[in-house]
Amino acid sequence: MDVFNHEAFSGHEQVVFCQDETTGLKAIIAIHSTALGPAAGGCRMWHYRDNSSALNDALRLSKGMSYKNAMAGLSLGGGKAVIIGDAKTDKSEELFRSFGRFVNGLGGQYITAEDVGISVSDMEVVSQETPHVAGLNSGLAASGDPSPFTARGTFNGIRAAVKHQLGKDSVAGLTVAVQGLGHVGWHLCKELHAAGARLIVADINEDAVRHAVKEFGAKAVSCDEILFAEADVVAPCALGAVLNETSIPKLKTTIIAGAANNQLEKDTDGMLLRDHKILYAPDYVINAGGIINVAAEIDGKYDRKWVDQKVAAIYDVLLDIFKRADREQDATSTISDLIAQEKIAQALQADRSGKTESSGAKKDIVA
Ligand SMILES: NC(=O)c1ccc[n+]([C@@H]2O[C@H](COP(=O)([O-])OP(=O)(O)OC[C@H]3O[C@@H](n4cnc5c(N)ncnc54)[C@H](O)[C@@H]3O)[C@@H](O)[C@H]2O)c1
Repeated sequence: MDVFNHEAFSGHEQVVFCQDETTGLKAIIAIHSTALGPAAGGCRMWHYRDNSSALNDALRLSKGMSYKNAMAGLSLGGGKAVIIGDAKTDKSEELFRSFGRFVNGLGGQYITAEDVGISVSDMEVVSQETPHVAGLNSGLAASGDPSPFTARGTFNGIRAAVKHQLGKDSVAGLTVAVQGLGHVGWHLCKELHAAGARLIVADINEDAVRHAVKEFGAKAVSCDEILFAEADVVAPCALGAVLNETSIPKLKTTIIAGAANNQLEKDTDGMLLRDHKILYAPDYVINAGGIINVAAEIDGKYDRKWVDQKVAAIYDVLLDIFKRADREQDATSTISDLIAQEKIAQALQADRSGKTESSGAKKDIVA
């Protein structure tokens, strides 16, 4: 495994390989960038095929966090941790305490939280060893479940896409197809229904579908049909890689705007969407509501008003991306990457030329 020549290593500041033979901990902490502030991103526990897959996941996800945090206007960099192991059988208090000591050893350069396979209670254990943890249920600034904030941001993003693509100020009377009625999808349906949108829904969980039909008058379709529904907007809120060479030509909508992470199977799928005249709201921009809420917790003085303003700003950030993509005839996903890279590069330059008091400025997370 050649880390320095690994294609996903590009731009990373630091990668920490953590091993504790006593507790069985094997983890990788990838810090992509601290230019904008301490690297924040969740910790995932997964039974990886091999160590190389674990490294690849950590590197890809940490870069994604840098871009997401930059676009949300947070004073946070990007990082991610992966614990190699089976979340069903390999968890122990000692293992998470050991992970907490590694996080603590980074002196606040990396702030961890829950991700796939990790629960709030696991993070409560980690927090016994380090203060550099977010997403807790208790404590002075605990921010609780981020999903309603992710859903609100996604709703704002849908409004921006509707404004840009259809010239409408409201979703009232429009049809939105929501794929996945989990934590985010459900709250999103609630917002859309309250705003007068008609809903088409699908989920592998039949109870959730029945509930949405009853609660929101939604039309239920099969999981195979939802992406290709006749709808003004399709909102993927379940799986990644749903947009690819096979699915894109079959889409009947002109707007894709949903919360799922990593919706594009390949980077080139962004341009394929543009070629098909489909407006795509880049996933890490539209789904930033949750990290915005977590950022308020990291700051140590949870301020709901600040959170609401930042989540509302997702509307304007997306409109700017859509307009620049049209001007430059490029994919919205590419434009978003470019803006994030510009923000990170500017912060790095300011840091190097001594324009920021690095440690002090980085502590002011919600500046
Ligand atoms: N929770 C957050 O705050 C947050 C923040 C940013 C991004 N996201 C992303 O948003 C997406 C949804 O997150 P969540 O927290 O709601 O997850 P969740 O697990 O609560 O919900 C996912 C839902 O998708 C359904 N599903 C799975 N496969 C499906 C399929 N083939 N067709 C239709 N439905 C299917 C599941 O049954 C479940 O109800 C994920 O991609 C997640 O990474 C979530």
